[in-house]
Amino acid sequence: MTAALLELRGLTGGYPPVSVFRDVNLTIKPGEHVGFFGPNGHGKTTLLKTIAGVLDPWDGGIYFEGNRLNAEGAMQARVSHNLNYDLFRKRRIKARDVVDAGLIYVMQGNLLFPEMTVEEVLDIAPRAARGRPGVGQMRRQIHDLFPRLRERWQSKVRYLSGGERQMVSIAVGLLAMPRLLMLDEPTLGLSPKLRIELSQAVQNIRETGVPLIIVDQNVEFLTSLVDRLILFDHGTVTREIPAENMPDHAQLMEMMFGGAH
Ligand SMILES: Nc1ncnc2c1ncn2[C@@H]1O[C@H](COP(=O)(O)OP(=O)(O)OP(=O)(O)O)[C@@H](O)[C@H]1O
Repeated sequence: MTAALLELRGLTGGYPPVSVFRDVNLTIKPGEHVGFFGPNGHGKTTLLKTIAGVLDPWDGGIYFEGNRLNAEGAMQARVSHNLNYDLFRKRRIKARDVVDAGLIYVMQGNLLFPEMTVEEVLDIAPRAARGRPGVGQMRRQIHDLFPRLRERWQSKVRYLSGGERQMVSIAVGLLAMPRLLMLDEPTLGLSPKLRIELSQAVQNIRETGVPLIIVDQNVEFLTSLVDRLILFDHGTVTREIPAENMPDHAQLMEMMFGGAH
């Protein structure tokens, strides 16, 4: 049996005191590309942020390449709503440990410094990898993975289109030398033309063998890039669909919402 790349066991989390996802069990195998699809606001981003160590998990385990990333046991209940509990509570997972393990999360939206050029952003990005092997080669590969960025190399981020910024964000994630790359809504706000271009770039990344988790609302984009689709609804995994049964948009809407769409 192949060891899991990522395994979630009974993972529960949210924004205290509101739980957003509950008892999530999921295994991702090495080399797998997995997509998450579900209605807005049902907890996909919160789940990814928790796996990435941005948010503390409440209960359950996150295992990456066999190592547990979060502390054992359940989070203690909040003592008082009047306290800033985060000041006193020991973190149950550290984002730095997650990045060091090679689990890299590219957040939703544009978090890049607007006054830096593409070249400057991609020059400082490899520092996150802290000397991990292959980073020099990856830096050179960025040109081939994102041909469009070649033309924008000396442009400041503030002058880039949404799709180009998304490509820079993903390139930054790649320069952290991921052993698993998580992309959160990469097509958000993109025109159909840019979506196709981004899809090609992600396809190029896929071919380099980097395992992917992609959360996206665009069914065509998602299903063309993943080996398995996970439907996520009301904070739980409701269904897992293998590549050979990949649904189109209408079929997926039917599965998720029945006739009510
Ligand atoms: N910082 C926050 N503090 C409190 N609640 C939050 C915070 N961020 C999100 N939420 C709530 O958590 C729930 C899940 O949101 P989340 O962003 O994880 O959903 P999602 O499935 O990723 O949706 P979308 O596709 O719109 O990003 C929502 O009800 C949202 O309002």
